[in-house]
Amino acid sequence: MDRIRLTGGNPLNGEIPISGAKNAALPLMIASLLTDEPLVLTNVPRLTDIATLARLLAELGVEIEVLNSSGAWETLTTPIEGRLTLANEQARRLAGFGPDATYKPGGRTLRLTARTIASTHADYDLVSKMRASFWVLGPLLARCGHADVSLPGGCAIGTRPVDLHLQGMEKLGATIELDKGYVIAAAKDGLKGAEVRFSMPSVGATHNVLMAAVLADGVTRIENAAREPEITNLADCLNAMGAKIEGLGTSTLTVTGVERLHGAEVAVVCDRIEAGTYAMAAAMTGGDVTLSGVDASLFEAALQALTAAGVDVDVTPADNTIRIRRNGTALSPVDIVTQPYPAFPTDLQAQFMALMTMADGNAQMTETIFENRFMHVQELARLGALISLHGDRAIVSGVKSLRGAPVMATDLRASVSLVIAGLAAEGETVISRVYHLDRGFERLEDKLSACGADISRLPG
Ligand SMILES: CC(=O)N[C@H]1[C@@H](OP(=O)(O)OP(=O)(O)OC[C@H]2O[C@@H](n3ccc(=O)[nH]c3=O)[C@H](O)[C@@H]2O)O[C@H](CO)[C@@H](O)[C@@H]1O
Ligand SMILES: C=C(OP(=O)(O)O)C(=O)O
Repeated sequence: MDRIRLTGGNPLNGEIPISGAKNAALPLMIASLLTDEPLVLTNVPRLTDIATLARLLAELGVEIEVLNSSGAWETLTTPIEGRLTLANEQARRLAGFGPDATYKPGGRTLRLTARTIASTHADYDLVSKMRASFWVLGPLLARCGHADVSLPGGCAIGTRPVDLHLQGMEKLGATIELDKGYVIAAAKDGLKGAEVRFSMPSVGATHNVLMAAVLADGVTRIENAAREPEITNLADCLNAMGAKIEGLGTSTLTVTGVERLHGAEVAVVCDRIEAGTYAMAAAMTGGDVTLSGVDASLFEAALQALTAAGVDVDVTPADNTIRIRRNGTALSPVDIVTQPYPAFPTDLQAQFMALMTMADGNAQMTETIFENRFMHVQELARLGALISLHGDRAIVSGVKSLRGAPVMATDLRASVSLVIAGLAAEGETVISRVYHLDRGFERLEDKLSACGADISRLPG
C-alpha cells in the first residue's frame, strides 16, 4: 500500500488549479443511467472513486469513453461475454495513476452511454467501497422498474443509515425489501409523483430521490431537500437532459415527471472541498497561494472562518481565483459548527481542525452532521496537537509547533488533515493507508510540490 512522505516547514507559494468536484461528478455519472443517449461530462476529476463508479456503471451496461489528447473518443469499457467491463488498466487511468504525458488541469471529458441496462444488480464488492454507488437505486428503479443494490459503504464517519432514501422511494410507489444486505426495490407499474418530506436534509437521499422522480408519472415535491451545490449541478444536468425540476438551490424541489430524457453535455462544478483544503494548507504553512478555477461563492462559510483566523483571502470572481496569504501573523482561534450547506461543511472540519492545532489559543469544533467524525484527532495528537473530545465537540488548544511522526489515514478528509499538519510540522511525517486520500484528491503530491512542499509518494 502506498504511503505519503512529507517534510514540513516550507511555506506554500504558487498556483493550485482546483479540480472538478468528486461529489458532483459521481451523481452526474449516475444520471447517465436515465437515458439511452450519451451524456457528456467535462471537468471530471482523476480519482479512484471515479474509477470505482465507472466499474459499477459498466456492469450495469454503461459504455464509457474518454476524449483523448487528439480530440478522439476512446472506449474504456470492453464487452466480454455480452457484458461490459472496465479493465484494471483503464480504471487506473481514470483514477489518474501513473505517468500521464497528456495531464493538464481542467479534468477529463467522459461520454457515458446506457443504450440498454444490462443488469439492475449493484454488487456489494463495489457499493461497499463508496457511498455514492448506492445512488444508482433511484435511476435504475425509474428506468427499469426494479433494482437490487447492496447497502453502501463509504467513509467510516458514523452509522450512515439509508432510511431517508428508502422512505423516498416508497413514497414514489416502490416496494422495498431488505435481504442479505441488499435493498430489493420494485415499482411494477412505474413510479408515481408524490410529496417527499425529509426529516433532515440528506445529500445522498436528495440525489437519489431526484433521479427517481424525473421519470415518475406526475409531480413530486421534495421538501427539506439538501441544498449543496453538487445537488444543483445534478439538477441542472437533469434539466439539460429534458427533466422539469424547479426550485434549484432551495430546500423545495418540484419535479414534473417526463416520459424520457435525452443526452446532454454538462460541466462538473469545481471542488469546493478541495479548494477549502488547499486554502487551509496555504494558511497553515504561512504561504501565498492562488487557487484557480474556483468559485468562492460555493464555500463562503469556510472562507469567512479563514478570514476570522487572520488569513488574507482575496477573491477575484472575474478570474475565478482566490488568493490566500498569511505572512508571519499568528493564527487566531476560531470556533466552527458543521451544518448543511451553506454553513461550514463537515467535509472541511478535519482540515480546519488541523489548522487550529497551531492557533494562538483554544478553538471549538462542533460536528453536527456525523456522530463519529473525529478519527483524525488521535492521529493529529501523534504530531503533537492538543485536542480534547467532548461528545460532538472537540476543543483544540493551539501549540507553538508540531513534530513529524508516522500517522495513519482513517478516512478521506481525515487523511488530508494529516497532510496539512505535516506540512507545518518539524521533520518527517509518513502517512499510511493513503488509498483514502486517492479517493478524493487529484494529484495531491503534484499540486503541493509545485508550490514548494517537500512531499512524495512511497509506492507500497
Ligand atoms: C459522496 C458524497 O457526496 N458524500 C457526501 C454526502 O454524504 P451523504 O449523502 O452520505 O450524507 P447525508 O447528507 O446523507 O448525511 C447527512 C446526515 O443524514 C443522516 N442520514 C442520511 C441519509 C439517511 O437515509 N438517513 C440519515 O439519517 C446521515 O447519517 C448524516 O448524519 O454528504 C455529506 C454531508 O455533507 C458529506 O460529508 C459527504 O462527503
Ligand atoms: C465522506 C465523504 O465521502 P463518502 O460520502 O463517499 O464517504 C467525503 O467526500 O468527504
